Parts: sequence; C-alpha cells; structure tokens
Amino acid sequence: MDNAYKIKVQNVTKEYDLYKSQSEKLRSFFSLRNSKVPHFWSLMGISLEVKPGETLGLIGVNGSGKSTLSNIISGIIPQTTGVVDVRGDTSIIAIGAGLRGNLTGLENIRLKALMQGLTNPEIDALMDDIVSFADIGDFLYQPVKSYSSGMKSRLGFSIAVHVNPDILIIDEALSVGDDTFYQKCVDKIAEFKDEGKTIIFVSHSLKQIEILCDRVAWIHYGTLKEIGDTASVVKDYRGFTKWFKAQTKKEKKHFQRQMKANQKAFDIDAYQKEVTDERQKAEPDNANVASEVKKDFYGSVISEKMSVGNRILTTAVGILFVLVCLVNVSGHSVGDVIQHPSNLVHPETVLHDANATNTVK
Ligand SMILES: Nc1ncnc2c1ncn2[C@@H]1O[C@H](COP(=O)(O)OP(=O)(O)OP(=O)(O)O)[C@@H](O)[C@H]1O
Repeated sequence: MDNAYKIKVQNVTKEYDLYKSQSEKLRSFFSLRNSKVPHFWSLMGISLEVKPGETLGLIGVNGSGKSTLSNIISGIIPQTTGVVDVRGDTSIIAIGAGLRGNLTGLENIRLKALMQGLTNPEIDALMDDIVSFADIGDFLYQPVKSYSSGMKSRLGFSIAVHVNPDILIIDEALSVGDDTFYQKCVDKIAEFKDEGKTIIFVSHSLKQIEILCDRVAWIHYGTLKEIGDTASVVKDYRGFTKWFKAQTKKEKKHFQRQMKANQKAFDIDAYQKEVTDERQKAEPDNANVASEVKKDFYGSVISEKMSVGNRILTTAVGILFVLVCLVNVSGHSVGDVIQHPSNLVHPETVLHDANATNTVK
C-alpha cells in the first residue's frame, strides 16, 4: 500500500452482539460463562486507502456496511479489529448526524462548530454563511427534533462544509433534499474538490457517484467486493443489481439469508490466521509476522468487551456500593449489620429485639 494516504483502513472488522432485549444484555454482563448471544459481523476485514484530494464513493446494497465504515472512519464508533489511520480533521454529514434533537438549529450550529475546534468569534464570523446556506427560515429557532429529514440534512450539510474540515464524509445526505438544495451541495462539493480536500461519498444514487467520485469502493455484505475507477466498479455493481433483480422472490430471500448467515458465522481468529499466512508468504524471512499482525489487529483498538476478571471486579464493587447504601439507609452501624445481616432488610425487627432485650434487663 502507498504511504501517501489521507485515510488508511486495514483489516477493519466490526462485530455487534445481537441481544434480544436489554435484560438479556444485563444477564450476559453478569454471567461468568461465555454467553451464547449471536454475533453479527457488519464488517469482515476491510482494507483500503484514500489518497489526499481524492473523492472515494462507497456503494453497496442496504445493510452492506457503508455507514458502519464511514462512522468508524469519522471516529463515531470504534472498530472491533484493525488499523484506522486518518490524517486530518473529519466532518461527517449524514442525515442529522451529531445534531441534538432538543437544541435549536442555532444552538446546534454553535455546538457542532465548537466540537470541531472553532472559537466563538470564529463561529460568529461564519454564522451568517451557515444560516443562509441551510436556508431553513424560522426553523432555525426550533428544536431540531421538529425538523423533517430534509431540513436536518440541510443544517448538517451547511455546518459540515463551513467548519472547513480536511476530510468530508457525506453519508446519503443528498438523497433527502430538494433539487435546488441538491445543486447547491453538488457545487459546494465541487468547490471542496477544487481545494484539494478529501471526500468519502456514500450514496445509493449511481448518477451522483458517477458525477462526483474519482474512485469507488463496493461494499458487499461486510466485505470489500471491488475498489477501482468509478466507471468499472459502477458497471460491475449495475451488473450485480441487474442479476439480483432478475431472481425470483424466493431466490432473493435465499441469497440475502445466505449472506447474513456468513456474517454471523465469521471467525475472527481464522481471519487473523489467513492474514498472518499471507503476510508470512510475502515476507518469508520475517520471524515476527504473527506478533505484528496481532498488533495490527488489536493494537489500536479499545476493547468494548470486559474480560471475566474485570466483570468480577465491577460486580464486586457494585455489590459493595449497594451494601454501603443499604447500611446507611438502615440506620445501623456496619458492625451491627455484619453481626445481624437481617438488620439490613428488617430494621424494625431489630428495634423490636433491642426493646425486648431492654425489657429483660
Ligand atoms: N448497532 C447495531 N447493532 C446490530 N447490528 C447493527 C448495528 N448497526 C448496524 N448494524 C447492522 O450492520 C449492517 C450494516 O449496517 P450499515 O448501516 O452500515 O449498512 P449500510 O450499507 O449503510 O446500509 P444502508 O444503505 O441501508 O444505509 C446491517 O446489517 C445492520 O443491521
């Protein structure tokens, strides 16, 4: 892979636990055994690079993993394994991404710009431009939760392009606006391209992809099916959608079920071994391949799952905390409660016993 990249994604996977309910999630946390919760691998080892100044399109059927990948690149969610190296500030535009429903449009502009590192005077200087580009009238003073998806997209797009990021990630944001707004966005994206900024553009509209993208990555049920120049990848993808549409309803369902089953059955250890073997073949004299691959897989990842040891410790601290609270509420001393644990749940009995003792005396 080339060293002069703006974004590098290497062996990136994303695993989700498919809990049926919150209580199942809670039970699994307190369980010391490895629970049998089904797993789903939204990404099963994606590697790609985006060069500075390039516009890379992400295409693929619903649920293929485009948003998961763009959210990982923007740092909104962590990957399960792999390296994600982003050289610059990113700003993501998805429908309503990062907008707080209870805040007004105006408050959201300030909040998002502050989060992007702008100072209040800088935001004041930009405010008129952001407001006039979004063009949502008096809705600016209303909570964002009352906005239509088109309005959210207008506001999100306007903020994102005005905070001047190095890297712009646009996730389906152009699909909900009207034609005038769409044209304004396309012009703005062209301006960004002219300024040499790097863009990731996620869309179901192959026309938009053809107009805007230099290269395209086709994400297919968690894998990178193809990456290359726009014309050839779009042609192949059109071929696939044509094939898919020609299938019967039953065949379509079977195909989709098969793909999802693959994503549930994905074996991360087997994938790590596959990567290790491949790299070992390319570097036969390197004795450290296995440890290097392990570092690439897990070195830059903060584990979302707790080890059994950590779970025991967290549970013990939790129980201790609840006990201290109960002792406090019961009005007894810790010594009393240790000698008569039932005091904790039946404080009145204790008082009664104490009175009885006094009477005997
Ligand atoms: N929090 C989650 N928990 C479980 N599964 C999830 C979660 N988020 C996403 N997924 C699953 O991951 C897969 C990829 O979803 P993603 O939203 O990335 O696809 P997409 O290509 O962006 O789809 P679309 O084109 O419909 O927007 C889907 O099967 C989705 O159901």
